[in-house]
Amino acid sequence: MTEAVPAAPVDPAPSGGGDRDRPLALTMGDPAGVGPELALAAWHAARAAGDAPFLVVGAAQAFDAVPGRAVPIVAIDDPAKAAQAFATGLPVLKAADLAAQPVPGRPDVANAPATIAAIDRAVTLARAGAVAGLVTNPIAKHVLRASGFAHAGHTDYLAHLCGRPADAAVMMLAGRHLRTVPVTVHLPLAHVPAALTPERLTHVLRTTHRELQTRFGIAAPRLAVTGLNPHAGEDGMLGYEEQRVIAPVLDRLRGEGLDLAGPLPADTLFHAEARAGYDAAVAMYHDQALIPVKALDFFGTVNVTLGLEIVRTSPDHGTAFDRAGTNSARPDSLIAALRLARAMAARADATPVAS
Ligand SMILES: NC(=O)c1ccc[n+]([C@@H]2O[C@H](COP(=O)([O-])OP(=O)(O)OC[C@H]3O[C@@H](n4cnc5c(N)ncnc54)[C@H](O)[C@@H]3O)[C@@H](O)[C@H]2O)c1
Ligand SMILES: N[C@H](C(=O)O)[C@H](O)COP(=O)(O)O
Repeated sequence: MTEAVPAAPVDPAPSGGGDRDRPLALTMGDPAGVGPELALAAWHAARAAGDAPFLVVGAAQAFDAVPGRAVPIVAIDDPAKAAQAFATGLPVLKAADLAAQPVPGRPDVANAPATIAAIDRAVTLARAGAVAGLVTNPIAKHVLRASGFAHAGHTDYLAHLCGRPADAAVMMLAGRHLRTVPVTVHLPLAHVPAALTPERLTHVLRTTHRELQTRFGIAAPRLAVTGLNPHAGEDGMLGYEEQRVIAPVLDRLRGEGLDLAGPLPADTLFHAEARAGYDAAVAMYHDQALIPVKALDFFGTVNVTLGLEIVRTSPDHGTAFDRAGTNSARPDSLIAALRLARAMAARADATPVAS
């Protein structure tokens, strides 16, 4: 298959630069997923490219089951020791021990508390300014849910840990050819129309506009906004959310100076020529936003959390249990996530605030 032509290259600022003194914190993720083997691959890549160091927050046991592991795991007790440790191996700062030995591809609910503890610790470090930002390895939402975890995913959990309402955080998927932002995220499709409120849409649009400026360095962001229904409602023939919710919000925010196009039919918004006309597409539900960006660039896309004081990125893929333990998963998206987090942290506005 031919790779899509980049209509408007949206590569983030180059990696490195600024703030190399503080490492990034990479959470362990689900220890039965591809996170541990990808962390080791990312260590090799960072060493080869001269990228700034990172440390893993989690349990060293997560690496026991990675086949053919040649990289030493270096236990550290302070993020300040990560840079020196990175020269000889992968630094790991313990959050909590695993309750069960990890088996690649077979997630164990018993290890959910350690997976969550890694996120908790990394956020504490980021909020205190001890690390430059946070990169999260994938978690399996249903595994955490089975342990009693009440949150839908990292995005809303990070808001909670930052003392903000769950919906303060906004998800962006940033690929090399496209950035998209879903207004509603992890909820059944049948619940989307009710969740699509003027307040939610307003928050997502304002946050996206502001953080394209502050975190991505785009002075005058152009946003394209989809409709919810086929053909953006076709003048009410195929649905009313465009007329009742989306268009009035866009009109109001245009009055605040936001550059907004829409509501636009989603099916014609993602080809190369259309993408040249905007910096991010704001879409109404999860798959409307995530399918185009992952289809165009599954291995280069990064999940970014907007709306919080900390920098957080993540690969765009999940735990890939079907490949865990085979070393066949590509580390590209994790490497891109580390580089984008570094670039975002280097921007003055992204400086973490003390908790
Ligand atoms: N950031 C996150 O924590 C995050 C993101 C997405 C999904 N998830 C979770 O992951 C679990 C599995 O989700 P899924 O199966 O829908 O998506 P997935 O991304 O884990 O896997 C989808 C397909 O892509 C392949 N794939 C994934 N990553 C790859 C890589 N790096 N290299 C090569 N191939 C790769 C897998 O082998 C699989 O065939 C779910 O529980 C979901 O909640 C977590
Ligand atoms: N919908 C996201 C994706 O597919 O990339 C994902 O599930 C991650 O969600 P959190 O970042 O909230 O864990």
